[in-house]
Amino acid sequence: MDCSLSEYFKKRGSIKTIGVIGMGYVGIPAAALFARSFDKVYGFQRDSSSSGYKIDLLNSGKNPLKGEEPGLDDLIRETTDKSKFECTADFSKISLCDAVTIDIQTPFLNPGDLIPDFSALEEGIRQAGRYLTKGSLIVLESTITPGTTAIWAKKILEEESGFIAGEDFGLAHAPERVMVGRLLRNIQEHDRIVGGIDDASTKRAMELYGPVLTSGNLIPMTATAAEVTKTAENTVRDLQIAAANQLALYCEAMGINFYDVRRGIDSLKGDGITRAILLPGAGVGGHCLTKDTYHLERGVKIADEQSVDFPEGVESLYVTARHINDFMPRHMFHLLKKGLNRSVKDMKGAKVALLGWSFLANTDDARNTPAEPFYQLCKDAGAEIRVHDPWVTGWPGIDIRQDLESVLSGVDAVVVFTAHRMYYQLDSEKIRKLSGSNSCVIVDGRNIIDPDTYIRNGFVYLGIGRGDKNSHPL
Ligand SMILES: NC(=O)C1=CN([C@@H]2O[C@H](COP(=O)(O)OP(=O)(O)OC[C@H]3O[C@@H](n4cnc5c(N)ncnc54)[C@H](O)[C@@H]3O)[C@@H](O)[C@H]2O)C=CC1
Ligand SMILES: CC(=O)N[C@@H]1[C@@H](OP(=O)(O)OP(=O)(O)OC[C@H]2O[C@@H](n3ccc(=O)[nH]c3=O)[C@H](O)[C@@H]2O)O[C@H](C(=O)O)[C@@H](O)[C@@H]1O
Repeated sequence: MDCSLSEYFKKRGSIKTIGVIGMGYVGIPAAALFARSFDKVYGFQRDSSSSGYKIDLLNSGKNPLKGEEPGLDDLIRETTDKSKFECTADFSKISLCDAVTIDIQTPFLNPGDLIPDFSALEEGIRQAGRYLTKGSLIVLESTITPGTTAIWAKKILEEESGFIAGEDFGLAHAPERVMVGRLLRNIQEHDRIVGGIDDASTKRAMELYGPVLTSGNLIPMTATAAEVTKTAENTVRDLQIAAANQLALYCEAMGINFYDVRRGIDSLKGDGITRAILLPGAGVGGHCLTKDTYHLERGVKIADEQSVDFPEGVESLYVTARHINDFMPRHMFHLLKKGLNRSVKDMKGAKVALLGWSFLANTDDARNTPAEPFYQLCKDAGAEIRVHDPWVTGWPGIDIRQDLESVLSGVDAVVVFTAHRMYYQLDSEKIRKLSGSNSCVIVDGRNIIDPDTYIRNGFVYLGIGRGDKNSHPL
Protein backbone atom coordinates (compact mmCIF):
# COMPACT_ATOMS: atom_id res chain seq x y z
CA MET A 1 0.00 0.00 0.00
CA ASP A 2 1.51 3.38 -1.01
CA CYS A 3 2.36 5.54 2.00
CA SER A 4 0.61 8.83 2.63
CA LEU A 5 2.09 12.14 1.56
CA SER A 6 3.23 12.91 5.12
CA GLU A 7 5.00 9.55 5.21
CA TYR A 8 6.65 10.33 1.85
CA PHE A 9 7.89 13.63 3.29
CA LYS A 10 9.11 11.84 6.43
CA LYS A 11 10.96 9.22 4.38
CA ARG A 12 12.58 11.96 2.29
CA GLY A 13 13.66 13.81 5.45
CA SER A 14 14.26 17.54 5.72
CA ILE A 15 14.34 19.73 2.62
CA LYS A 16 17.92 20.04 1.33
CA THR A 17 17.79 20.80 -2.42
CA ILE A 18 15.45 23.42 -3.86
CA GLY A 19 14.55 24.44 -7.39
CA VAL A 20 13.31 27.95 -8.28
CA ILE A 21 11.77 28.32 -11.75
CA GLY A 22 11.94 31.85 -13.18
CA MET A 23 15.00 34.03 -12.57
CA GLY A 24 13.29 37.40 -12.34
CA TYR A 25 12.71 40.14 -9.76
CA VAL A 26 11.16 37.55 -7.47
CA GLY A 27 12.96 34.29 -8.34
CA ILE A 28 16.50 35.60 -8.06
CA PRO A 29 16.33 36.96 -4.48
CA ALA A 30 14.18 34.00 -3.42
CA ALA A 31 16.73 31.52 -4.79
CA ALA A 32 19.67 33.36 -3.25
CA LEU A 33 18.02 33.39 0.18
CA PHE A 34 17.13 29.68 -0.05
CA ALA A 35 20.78 29.02 -1.00
CA ARG A 36 21.91 30.64 2.24
CA SER A 37 19.67 28.39 4.37
CA PHE A 38 19.63 25.09 2.47
CA ASP A 39 22.27 22.80 0.89
CA LYS A 40 21.73 23.55 -2.81
CA VAL A 41 19.49 25.67 -5.05
CA TYR A 42 18.99 25.32 -8.79
CA GLY A 43 17.67 28.47 -10.48
CA PHE A 44 15.77 27.26 -13.57
CA GLN A 45 15.61 29.82 -16.34
CA ARG A 46 14.46 29.13 -19.88
CA ASP A 47 17.06 30.13 -22.42
CA SER A 48 14.82 32.76 -24.06
CA SER A 49 16.09 35.62 -26.22
CA SER A 50 14.99 38.17 -23.61
CA SER A 51 16.17 36.45 -20.44
CA GLY A 52 18.49 33.57 -21.31
CA TYR A 53 21.48 35.86 -20.66
CA LYS A 54 20.71 35.70 -16.95
CA ILE A 55 21.91 32.08 -16.72
CA ASP A 56 25.59 32.81 -17.37
CA LEU A 57 25.43 36.15 -15.59
CA LEU A 58 24.10 34.57 -12.40
CA ASN A 59 26.56 31.64 -12.61
CA SER A 60 29.37 34.18 -12.80
CA GLY A 61 28.06 35.61 -9.52
CA LYS A 62 26.54 38.74 -11.06
CA ASN A 63 23.08 40.22 -10.43
CA PRO A 64 21.02 40.79 -13.62
CA LEU A 65 18.68 43.18 -11.79
CA LYS A 66 19.69 46.86 -11.95
CA GLY A 67 18.36 49.45 -9.52
CA GLU A 68 19.18 49.54 -5.81
CA GLU A 69 18.70 46.11 -4.20
CA PRO A 70 20.57 46.23 -0.85
CA GLY A 71 22.50 43.01 -0.13
CA LEU A 72 21.52 41.15 -3.28
CA ASP A 73 24.79 41.53 -5.24
CA ASP A 74 26.79 40.17 -2.31
CA LEU A 75 24.38 37.31 -1.60
CA ILE A 76 24.43 36.16 -5.24
CA ARG A 77 28.23 36.30 -5.32
CA GLU A 78 28.53 34.48 -1.97
CA THR A 79 26.11 31.66 -2.82
CA THR A 80 27.41 31.08 -6.35
CA ASP A 81 31.03 31.14 -5.13
CA LYS A 82 30.14 28.33 -2.71
CA SER A 83 28.32 26.46 -5.54
CA LYS A 84 25.16 26.60 -3.43
CA PHE A 85 23.25 28.48 -6.14
CA GLU A 86 23.47 27.30 -9.73
CA CYS A 87 21.41 28.64 -12.61
CA THR A 88 20.49 26.30 -15.45
CA ALA A 89 18.16 25.69 -18.39
CA ASP A 90 18.39 21.93 -17.76
CA PHE A 91 14.99 21.26 -16.18
CA SER A 92 15.79 17.56 -15.64
CA LYS A 93 17.63 18.69 -12.50
CA ILE A 94 14.20 19.27 -10.98
CA SER A 95 14.36 15.52 -10.24
CA LEU A 96 17.12 16.32 -7.71
CA CYS A 97 14.93 18.79 -5.82
CA ASP A 98 12.97 18.20 -2.61
CA ALA A 99 10.95 21.37 -3.29
CA VAL A 100 10.39 23.50 -6.38
CA THR A 101 8.99 27.04 -6.38
CA ILE A 102 7.63 28.72 -9.50
CA ASP A 103 8.14 32.48 -10.00
CA ILE A 104 7.06 33.12 -13.57
CA GLN A 105 5.33 36.24 -14.85
CA THR A 106 1.52 36.22 -15.06
CA PRO A 107 0.43 39.24 -17.13
CA PHE A 108 -2.92 40.12 -18.65
CA LEU A 109 -2.56 40.99 -22.30
CA ASN A 110 -5.91 42.74 -22.33
CA PRO A 111 -7.56 43.25 -18.91
CA GLY A 112 -10.81 43.97 -20.70
CA ASP A 113 -11.35 40.29 -21.44
CA LEU A 114 -10.04 39.09 -18.07
CA ILE A 115 -7.99 36.38 -19.79
CA PRO A 116 -4.49 36.21 -18.31
CA ASP A 117 -1.54 35.09 -20.38
CA PHE A 118 -0.51 31.99 -18.44
CA SER A 119 1.48 30.53 -21.35
CA ALA A 120 4.86 31.05 -19.69
CA LEU A 121 3.53 29.83 -16.34
CA GLU A 122 2.01 26.75 -17.97
CA GLU A 123 5.34 25.90 -19.62
CA GLY A 124 7.08 26.19 -16.26
CA ILE A 125 4.50 24.06 -14.48
CA ARG A 126 4.76 21.41 -17.19
CA GLN A 127 8.54 21.33 -16.75
CA ALA A 128 8.04 20.84 -13.02
CA GLY A 129 5.50 18.06 -13.66
CA ARG A 130 7.81 16.30 -16.08
CA TYR A 131 10.63 15.91 -13.59
CA LEU A 132 9.10 16.06 -10.11
CA THR A 133 9.63 13.01 -7.89
CA LYS A 134 7.42 11.28 -5.33
CA GLY A 135 7.55 13.06 -1.97
CA SER A 136 8.56 16.43 -3.47
CA LEU A 137 6.74 19.73 -2.97
CA ILE A 138 5.68 22.18 -5.70
CA VAL A 139 4.91 25.77 -4.66
CA LEU A 140 3.45 28.40 -6.97
CA GLU A 141 4.76 31.83 -5.89
CA SER A 142 3.52 33.75 -8.92
CA THR A 143 0.48 35.93 -8.39
CA ILE A 144 -2.38 33.96 -9.87
CA THR A 145 -6.14 33.94 -10.25
CA PRO A 146 -7.84 32.42 -7.19
CA GLY A 147 -8.52 28.76 -7.96
CA THR A 148 -5.42 28.27 -10.15
CA THR A 149 -3.32 26.14 -7.77
CA ALA A 150 -5.95 23.65 -6.62
CA ILE A 151 -7.55 23.20 -10.05
CA TRP A 152 -5.56 24.25 -13.14
CA ALA A 153 -1.98 23.75 -11.87
CA LYS A 154 -2.89 20.52 -10.04
CA LYS A 155 -4.32 19.07 -13.26
CA ILE A 156 -1.23 19.93 -15.32
CA LEU A 157 1.21 18.58 -12.72
CA GLU A 158 -0.73 15.31 -12.48
CA GLU A 159 -0.93 15.00 -16.26
CA GLU A 160 2.82 15.48 -16.71
CA SER A 161 3.97 13.39 -13.73
CA GLY A 162 1.40 10.60 -13.64
CA PHE A 163 1.33 11.17 -9.88
CA ILE A 164 -1.50 12.46 -7.69
CA ALA A 165 -1.19 15.80 -5.91
CA GLY A 166 -1.83 15.50 -2.19
CA GLU A 167 -0.89 11.81 -2.29
CA ASP A 168 2.42 11.50 -4.18
CA PHE A 169 3.59 15.12 -4.06
CA GLY A 170 2.69 18.27 -2.17
CA LEU A 171 1.23 21.37 -3.82
CA ALA A 172 0.88 24.86 -2.35
CA HIS A 173 0.67 28.57 -3.13
CA ALA A 174 2.95 30.95 -1.25
CA PRO A 175 2.68 34.40 -2.86
CA GLU A 176 5.60 36.80 -2.93
CA ARG A 177 4.99 40.18 -1.30
CA VAL A 178 8.25 41.88 -2.25
CA MET A 179 8.67 45.43 -3.49
CA VAL A 180 11.37 46.27 -5.96
CA GLY A 181 14.15 48.10 -4.11
CA ARG A 182 13.78 45.98 -0.95
CA LEU A 183 13.47 42.46 -2.35
CA LEU A 184 15.68 40.64 0.19
CA ARG A 185 14.33 42.54 3.20
CA ASN A 186 10.71 41.94 2.23
CA ILE A 187 11.15 38.18 1.72
CA GLN A 188 12.70 37.86 5.18
CA GLU A 189 10.58 40.34 7.12
CA HIS A 190 7.06 40.17 5.67
CA ASP A 191 4.74 37.54 7.14
CA ARG A 192 4.55 34.63 4.70
CA ILE A 193 1.17 33.36 3.54
CA VAL A 194 1.44 29.60 2.96
CA GLY A 195 -1.54 27.80 1.42
CA GLY A 196 -1.45 24.06 0.66
CA ILE A 197 -4.07 22.02 -1.18
CA ASP A 198 -4.06 19.92 2.00
CA ASP A 199 -2.58 20.05 5.51
CA ALA A 200 0.47 17.94 4.66
CA SER A 201 1.36 20.29 1.77
CA THR A 202 0.85 23.35 3.98
CA LYS A 203 3.08 21.89 6.71
CA ARG A 204 5.84 20.97 4.21
CA ALA A 205 5.70 24.45 2.70
CA MET A 206 6.12 25.92 6.18
CA GLU A 207 9.32 23.87 6.52
CA LEU A 208 10.50 25.46 3.27
CA TYR A 209 9.83 29.10 4.19
CA GLY A 210 10.50 29.08 7.93
CA PRO A 211 14.32 29.17 7.63
CA VAL A 212 14.43 32.24 5.39
CA LEU A 213 12.20 34.37 7.63
CA THR A 214 13.85 36.72 10.11
CA SER A 215 11.04 38.80 11.64
CA GLY A 216 8.20 37.49 9.42
CA ASN A 217 5.74 34.87 10.66
CA LEU A 218 4.22 31.96 8.75
CA ILE A 219 0.46 32.29 8.13
CA PRO A 220 -1.04 28.94 7.03
CA MET A 221 -4.33 28.72 5.11
CA THR A 222 -5.76 26.93 2.04
CA ALA A 223 -4.23 27.44 -1.41
CA THR A 224 -7.25 29.34 -2.70
CA ALA A 225 -7.41 31.57 0.40
CA ALA A 226 -3.72 32.35 -0.20
CA GLU A 227 -4.45 33.30 -3.81
CA VAL A 228 -7.31 35.59 -2.72
CA THR A 229 -5.13 37.14 0.02
CA LYS A 230 -2.42 38.07 -2.47
CA THR A 231 -4.64 39.43 -5.23
CA ALA A 232 -6.87 41.21 -2.71
CA GLU A 233 -4.02 42.94 -0.86
CA ASN A 234 -2.84 44.48 -4.13
CA THR A 235 -6.40 45.25 -5.20
CA VAL A 236 -7.02 47.11 -1.94
CA ARG A 237 -3.73 48.99 -2.29
CA ASP A 238 -4.73 50.02 -5.82
CA LEU A 239 -8.10 51.14 -4.40
CA GLN A 240 -6.38 53.23 -1.70
CA ILE A 241 -4.19 54.89 -4.33
CA ALA A 242 -7.27 55.59 -6.47
CA ALA A 243 -8.97 57.17 -3.45
CA ALA A 244 -5.97 59.48 -3.04
CA ASN A 245 -5.92 60.26 -6.77
CA GLN A 246 -9.64 61.08 -6.86
CA LEU A 247 -9.34 63.29 -3.77
CA ALA A 248 -6.36 65.06 -5.39
CA LEU A 249 -8.40 65.75 -8.54
CA TYR A 250 -11.18 67.18 -6.35
CA CYS A 251 -8.68 69.36 -4.47
CA GLU A 252 -7.33 70.71 -7.76
CA ALA A 253 -10.88 71.52 -8.89
CA MET A 254 -11.62 73.26 -5.58
CA GLY A 255 -8.35 75.20 -5.50
CA ILE A 256 -6.96 73.64 -2.34
CA ASN A 257 -3.80 71.76 -1.37
CA PHE A 258 -4.38 67.99 -1.20
CA TYR A 259 -1.48 67.68 1.30
CA ASP A 260 -3.20 70.02 3.78
CA VAL A 261 -6.31 67.83 3.57
CA ARG A 262 -4.22 64.63 3.94
CA ARG A 263 -2.51 66.02 7.04
CA GLY A 264 -5.90 67.04 8.43
CA ILE A 265 -7.47 63.64 7.82
CA ASP A 266 -4.49 61.84 9.35
CA SER A 267 -4.77 63.97 12.49
CA LEU A 268 -7.89 62.09 13.57
CA LYS A 269 -6.57 59.35 15.83
CA GLY A 270 -8.16 57.03 18.36
CA ASP A 271 -9.45 53.49 18.88
CA GLY A 272 -10.76 51.78 15.82
CA ILE A 273 -10.00 54.80 13.65
CA THR A 274 -7.74 53.63 10.86
CA ARG A 275 -7.03 55.42 7.65
CA ALA A 276 -4.32 55.33 5.07
CA ILE A 277 -4.60 58.19 2.67
CA LEU A 278 -1.90 57.15 0.29
CA LEU A 279 -0.24 59.45 -2.23
CA PRO A 280 -1.72 60.74 -5.48
CA GLY A 281 0.61 60.61 -8.45
CA ALA A 282 1.24 60.51 -12.18
CA GLY A 283 -0.13 56.98 -12.31
CA VAL A 284 0.15 53.39 -11.09
CA GLY A 285 2.59 51.13 -12.89
CA GLY A 286 4.37 47.88 -12.24
CA HIS A 287 3.76 44.24 -12.78
CA CYS A 288 1.29 43.78 -9.98
CA LEU A 289 -1.18 46.49 -9.07
CA THR A 290 -1.96 46.93 -12.75
CA LYS A 291 -3.10 43.30 -13.06
CA ASP A 292 -3.96 41.76 -9.70
CA THR A 293 -7.39 43.41 -9.53
CA TYR A 294 -8.26 41.54 -12.72
CA HIS A 295 -6.97 38.25 -11.26
CA LEU A 296 -9.31 38.74 -8.29
CA GLU A 297 -12.25 39.71 -10.51
CA ARG A 298 -11.62 36.66 -12.72
CA GLY A 299 -11.37 34.41 -9.67
CA VAL A 300 -14.88 35.42 -8.61
CA LYS A 301 -16.17 34.83 -12.11
CA ILE A 302 -14.68 31.34 -12.54
CA ALA A 303 -15.40 30.16 -8.99
CA ASP A 304 -17.96 27.40 -9.11
CA GLU A 305 -19.50 28.54 -5.84
CA GLN A 306 -22.68 30.59 -5.91
CA SER A 307 -22.56 33.77 -8.00
CA VAL A 308 -21.69 36.96 -6.13
CA ASP A 309 -24.57 39.02 -4.68
CA PHE A 310 -23.81 42.60 -5.85
CA PRO A 311 -25.82 45.75 -6.70
CA GLU A 312 -27.42 45.46 -10.15
CA GLY A 313 -25.58 47.31 -12.97
CA VAL A 314 -22.90 48.74 -10.66
CA GLU A 315 -19.29 48.30 -11.84
CA SER A 316 -16.91 46.69 -9.38
CA LEU A 317 -15.41 49.32 -7.05
CA TYR A 318 -12.02 47.72 -7.70
CA VAL A 319 -12.25 47.99 -11.49
CA THR A 320 -13.40 51.63 -11.13
CA ALA A 321 -10.27 52.23 -9.05
CA ARG A 322 -8.18 50.79 -11.89
CA HIS A 323 -9.83 53.23 -14.33
CA ILE A 324 -9.09 56.21 -12.03
CA ASN A 325 -5.44 55.22 -11.66
CA ASP A 326 -5.10 54.62 -15.40
CA PHE A 327 -6.54 58.12 -15.98
CA MET A 328 -3.69 59.87 -14.14
CA PRO A 329 -1.22 59.95 -17.08
CA ARG A 330 -3.97 61.64 -19.11
CA HIS A 331 -4.49 64.11 -16.25
CA MET A 332 -0.75 64.84 -16.38
CA PHE A 333 -1.20 65.56 -20.10
CA HIS A 334 -4.09 67.93 -19.28
CA LEU A 335 -1.91 69.73 -16.71
CA LEU A 336 0.88 70.07 -19.29
CA LYS A 337 -1.56 71.47 -21.86
CA LYS A 338 -2.88 73.97 -19.31
CA GLY A 339 0.66 75.03 -18.46
CA LEU A 340 1.69 75.50 -22.09
CA ASN A 341 -1.47 77.53 -22.74
CA ARG A 342 -0.57 79.78 -19.80
CA SER A 343 2.93 80.26 -21.21
CA VAL A 344 1.34 80.93 -24.61
CA LYS A 345 2.85 77.89 -26.29
CA ASP A 346 1.22 75.20 -28.37
CA MET A 347 1.50 71.55 -27.51
CA LYS A 348 2.32 71.04 -31.20
CA GLY A 349 6.04 71.54 -31.53
CA ALA A 350 6.56 72.03 -27.78
CA LYS A 351 9.84 70.58 -26.45
CA VAL A 352 9.00 68.50 -23.36
CA ALA A 353 11.43 66.85 -20.93
CA LEU A 354 9.91 63.73 -19.28
CA LEU A 355 11.83 62.90 -16.09
CA GLY A 356 11.45 59.29 -14.96
CA TRP A 357 10.50 56.24 -17.02
CA SER A 358 10.54 53.46 -14.37
CA PHE A 359 7.27 52.85 -12.51
CA LEU A 360 8.91 53.20 -9.10
CA ALA A 361 11.61 55.46 -7.66
CA ASN A 362 15.26 54.36 -7.79
CA THR A 363 14.70 51.18 -9.80
CA ASP A 364 15.05 50.06 -13.42
CA ASP A 365 11.67 48.28 -13.44
CA ALA A 366 9.53 50.06 -16.03
CA ARG A 367 6.86 47.45 -16.62
CA ASN A 368 3.48 49.05 -17.31
CA THR A 369 5.01 52.45 -16.61
CA PRO A 370 2.40 55.26 -16.56
CA ALA A 371 4.96 57.39 -18.40
CA GLU A 372 4.29 55.45 -21.61
CA PRO A 373 0.63 56.50 -22.16
CA PHE A 374 1.62 60.08 -21.29
CA TYR A 375 4.49 59.92 -23.81
CA GLN A 376 2.10 58.68 -26.49
CA LEU A 377 -0.46 61.44 -25.78
CA CYS A 378 2.26 64.09 -26.14
CA LYS A 379 3.59 62.55 -29.33
CA ASP A 380 0.13 62.27 -30.84
CA ALA A 381 -0.40 65.98 -30.03
CA GLY A 382 2.78 66.86 -31.94
CA ALA A 383 5.10 67.59 -29.01
CA GLU A 384 8.81 66.75 -29.20
CA ILE A 385 9.38 64.71 -26.05
CA ARG A 386 12.73 63.70 -24.56
CA VAL A 387 12.97 61.09 -21.83
CA HIS A 388 15.44 60.95 -18.94
CA ASP A 389 15.87 58.12 -16.44
CA PRO A 390 18.96 57.36 -14.30
CA TRP A 391 18.15 53.63 -14.07
CA VAL A 392 16.21 52.58 -17.17
CA THR A 393 18.74 52.44 -20.01
CA GLY A 394 16.52 51.14 -22.79
CA TRP A 395 12.89 50.70 -23.81
CA PRO A 396 11.53 49.55 -27.19
CA GLY A 397 11.00 52.57 -29.44
CA ILE A 398 11.92 55.12 -26.79
CA ASP A 399 15.22 57.03 -26.64
CA ILE A 400 15.94 57.17 -22.90
CA ARG A 401 18.89 59.32 -21.96
CA GLN A 402 20.97 59.42 -18.77
CA ASP A 403 22.35 62.92 -19.44
CA LEU A 404 19.89 65.24 -17.69
CA GLU A 405 21.38 68.49 -19.01
CA SER A 406 20.98 67.45 -22.65
CA VAL A 407 17.36 66.50 -21.97
CA LEU A 408 16.64 69.85 -20.28
CA SER A 409 18.37 72.16 -22.77
CA GLY A 410 15.98 74.31 -24.78
CA VAL A 411 12.80 72.75 -23.39
CA ASP A 412 9.45 74.48 -23.00
CA ALA A 413 8.26 72.12 -20.26
CA VAL A 414 9.61 69.68 -17.66
CA VAL A 415 7.36 66.86 -16.41
CA VAL A 416 8.31 64.77 -13.34
CA PHE A 417 6.89 61.23 -13.58
CA THR A 418 9.07 59.24 -11.15
CA ALA A 419 10.38 60.33 -7.74
CA HIS A 420 13.98 59.26 -8.40
CA ARG A 421 16.28 60.45 -5.63
CA MET A 422 18.28 62.68 -8.01
CA TYR A 423 15.19 64.70 -8.98
CA TYR A 424 14.86 66.00 -5.43
CA GLN A 425 18.10 67.90 -6.14
CA LEU A 426 16.70 69.64 -9.24
CA ASP A 427 17.75 73.31 -9.19
CA SER A 428 15.11 75.71 -10.56
CA GLU A 429 17.66 78.36 -11.51
CA LYS A 430 19.77 75.80 -13.42
CA ILE A 431 16.71 74.40 -15.22
CA ARG A 432 15.58 77.90 -16.19
CA LYS A 433 19.02 78.65 -17.67
CA LEU A 434 19.17 75.27 -19.47
CA SER A 435 15.68 75.67 -20.87
CA GLY A 436 16.45 79.23 -22.03
CA SER A 437 12.80 80.08 -21.40
CA ASN A 438 11.42 82.76 -19.04
CA SER A 439 8.14 80.88 -18.71
CA CYS A 440 9.15 77.24 -18.66
CA VAL A 441 6.35 74.93 -17.53
CA ILE A 442 6.99 72.41 -14.75
CA VAL A 443 4.48 69.67 -13.95
CA ASP A 444 5.17 67.75 -10.74
CA GLY A 445 3.61 64.28 -10.84
CA ARG A 446 5.14 63.07 -7.56
CA ASN A 447 5.11 66.13 -5.26
CA ILE A 448 8.89 66.32 -5.12
CA ILE A 449 9.52 70.03 -5.83
CA ASP A 450 8.63 73.18 -3.91
CA PRO A 451 6.08 75.16 -5.98
CA ASP A 452 7.03 78.61 -4.61
CA THR A 453 10.71 78.20 -5.50
CA TYR A 454 9.82 77.51 -9.12
CA ILE A 455 7.08 80.16 -9.31
CA ARG A 456 9.54 82.76 -7.94
CA ASN A 457 11.96 81.65 -10.67
CA GLY A 458 9.45 82.41 -13.41
CA PHE A 459 8.15 78.88 -14.00
CA VAL A 460 4.54 78.06 -14.80
CA TYR A 461 3.95 75.46 -12.07
CA LEU A 462 1.32 72.70 -11.94
CA GLY A 463 1.28 69.77 -9.54
CA ILE A 464 -1.04 66.87 -8.83
CA GLY A 465 -3.32 67.79 -5.94
CA ARG A 466 -1.98 71.36 -5.77
CA GLY A 467 -5.22 73.24 -6.45
CA ASP A 468 -3.79 76.03 -4.28
CA LYS A 469 -0.91 76.64 -6.77
CA ASN A 470 -2.07 75.44 -10.18
CA SER A 471 -3.50 78.82 -11.16
CA HIS A 472 -0.78 80.95 -9.56
CA PRO A 473 -0.32 84.48 -10.96
CA LEU A 474 2.35 84.69 -13.68
N1 LIG B 1 8.19 41.99 -9.40
C1 LIG B 1 7.66 42.10 -8.21
O1 LIG B 1 7.92 43.07 -7.47
C2 LIG B 1 6.71 41.07 -7.72
C3 LIG B 1 6.19 40.08 -8.58
N2 LIG B 1 5.30 39.17 -8.08
C4 LIG B 1 4.77 38.12 -8.94
O2 LIG B 1 5.82 37.16 -9.17
C5 LIG B 1 5.71 36.63 -10.49
C6 LIG B 1 7.04 36.84 -11.20
O3 LIG B 1 7.21 38.22 -11.30
P1 LIG B 1 8.64 38.81 -11.68
O4 LIG B 1 9.73 38.06 -11.00
O5 LIG B 1 8.55 40.27 -11.50
O6 LIG B 1 8.68 38.45 -13.25
P2 LIG B 1 9.96 38.56 -14.20
O7 LIG B 1 9.42 38.74 -15.56
O8 LIG B 1 10.94 39.52 -13.64
O9 LIG B 1 10.64 37.12 -14.08
C7 LIG B 1 10.06 35.98 -14.62
C8 LIG B 1 11.22 35.11 -15.09
O10 LIG B 1 10.72 33.83 -15.44
C9 LIG B 1 11.32 33.44 -16.67
N3 LIG B 1 10.46 32.44 -17.29
C10 LIG B 1 9.32 32.63 -17.97
N4 LIG B 1 8.83 31.43 -18.38
C11 LIG B 1 9.69 30.48 -17.93
C12 LIG B 1 9.73 29.07 -18.01
N5 LIG B 1 8.77 28.41 -18.64
N6 LIG B 1 10.76 28.39 -17.45
C13 LIG B 1 11.72 29.09 -16.80
N7 LIG B 1 11.76 30.43 -16.68
C14 LIG B 1 10.73 31.11 -17.24
C15 LIG B 1 11.43 34.73 -17.44
O11 LIG B 1 12.36 34.58 -18.48
C16 LIG B 1 11.90 35.68 -16.33
O12 LIG B 1 13.30 35.62 -16.19
C17 LIG B 1 4.53 37.35 -11.14
O13 LIG B 1 3.39 36.55 -11.03
C18 LIG B 1 4.36 38.61 -10.30
O14 LIG B 1 3.02 39.06 -10.28
C19 LIG B 1 4.89 39.19 -6.78
C20 LIG B 1 5.39 40.14 -5.91
C21 LIG B 1 6.32 41.12 -6.31
C1 LIG C 1 -0.06 45.35 -0.97
C2 LIG C 1 1.27 45.89 -1.37
O1 LIG C 1 1.85 46.73 -0.69
N1 LIG C 1 1.79 45.41 -2.52
C3 LIG C 1 3.11 45.85 -2.94
C4 LIG C 1 3.12 46.20 -4.44
O2 LIG C 1 4.39 46.73 -4.69
P1 LIG C 1 4.76 47.46 -6.10
O3 LIG C 1 6.13 46.96 -6.45
O4 LIG C 1 3.69 47.32 -7.08
O5 LIG C 1 4.95 49.00 -5.69
P2 LIG C 1 3.87 50.01 -5.10
O6 LIG C 1 4.54 50.80 -4.04
O7 LIG C 1 2.61 49.34 -4.78
O8 LIG C 1 3.66 51.03 -6.35
C5 LIG C 1 2.91 50.64 -7.46
C6 LIG C 1 2.63 51.92 -8.24
O9 LIG C 1 1.73 52.75 -7.50
C7 LIG C 1 2.26 54.06 -7.37
N2 LIG C 1 1.89 54.56 -6.04
C8 LIG C 1 2.24 53.85 -4.92
C9 LIG C 1 1.86 54.31 -3.68
C10 LIG C 1 1.12 55.52 -3.57
O10 LIG C 1 0.78 55.99 -2.48
N3 LIG C 1 0.80 56.21 -4.73
C11 LIG C 1 1.17 55.74 -5.97
O11 LIG C 1 0.86 56.38 -6.98
C12 LIG C 1 3.76 53.90 -7.54
O12 LIG C 1 4.32 55.10 -8.08
C13 LIG C 1 3.86 52.77 -8.54
O13 LIG C 1 3.77 53.25 -9.87
O14 LIG C 1 2.89 45.02 -5.22
C14 LIG C 1 3.88 43.98 -4.99
C15 LIG C 1 3.58 42.83 -5.92
O15 LIG C 1 2.66 42.09 -5.70
O16 LIG C 1 4.36 42.71 -6.86
C16 LIG C 1 3.78 43.54 -3.54
O17 LIG C 1 4.68 42.47 -3.33
C17 LIG C 1 4.09 44.73 -2.66
O18 LIG C 1 3.99 44.33 -1.29
